[in-house]
Amino acid sequence: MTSRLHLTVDGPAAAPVLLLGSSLGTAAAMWEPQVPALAEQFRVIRYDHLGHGRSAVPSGPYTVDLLGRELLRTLDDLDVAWVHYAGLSLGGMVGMWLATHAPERVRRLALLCTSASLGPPEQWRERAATVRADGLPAIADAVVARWFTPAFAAAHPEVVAAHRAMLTATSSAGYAACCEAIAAMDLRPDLDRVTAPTLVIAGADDPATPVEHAHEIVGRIPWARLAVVDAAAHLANVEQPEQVCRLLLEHFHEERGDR
Ligand SMILES: O=C(O)CCC(=O)CC(=O)O
Repeated sequence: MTSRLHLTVDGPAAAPVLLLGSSLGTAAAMWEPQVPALAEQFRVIRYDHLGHGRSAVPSGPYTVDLLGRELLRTLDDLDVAWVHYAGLSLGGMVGMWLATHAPERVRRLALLCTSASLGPPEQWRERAATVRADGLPAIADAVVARWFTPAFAAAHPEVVAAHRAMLTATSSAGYAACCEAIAAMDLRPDLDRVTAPTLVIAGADDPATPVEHAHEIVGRIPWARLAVVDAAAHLANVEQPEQVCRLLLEHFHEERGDR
């Protein structure tokens, strides 16, 4: 079976691949603040998770294992032997899965505003049920309130509106199935299998994946370090674009190579 993931590709064809995974309820556009700078150095491939953006929406429930295997199949289809990988929240969860199940495919890893275990599971199942019954508008205000700090939201209403629109354009079925993937996920026992040097980035004011979750990941991955971004909630790459871009470029520049 060929990949069901939609890809957005930027940057020179011969450059090392940097794969970007987005968060629950967003798509490739989430990474717009970083892509121009990253694509000067890397072949930047953004993928939409199953059930998100322009990817396929197979019937759920999903698991992180399913999302990760779909991504691995995509790399096989592209004939890409290894990648650098950066993922935010759900994108980071899939990144941890990839780096533990196919460590030879991940050269360097960046995990942003994410968690290896994001309970309680009942809350995610309730969220899935609400979205299936009432659609994404029913939860959009509460979700977007966790994405940006109040100060940023007041200063940049157009950015908030654009990301809210991205959320409500997501398939309800796909979003709900990914909630069930998060409900069932516990990546903690596997994290000592990550061999990639790893940068963990947390938003200091992230209520969705608080800084303690980043500490837990750093404590379990053998070669990991933490950077906390001030004045940033869950979508730290949108709220502090230059700082996050600089952190990513520094991390992925530390080891350059050819595919
Ligand atoms: O953003 C994600 O990928 C998962 C966490 C989340 O959905 C944030 C939230 O709304 O609580």
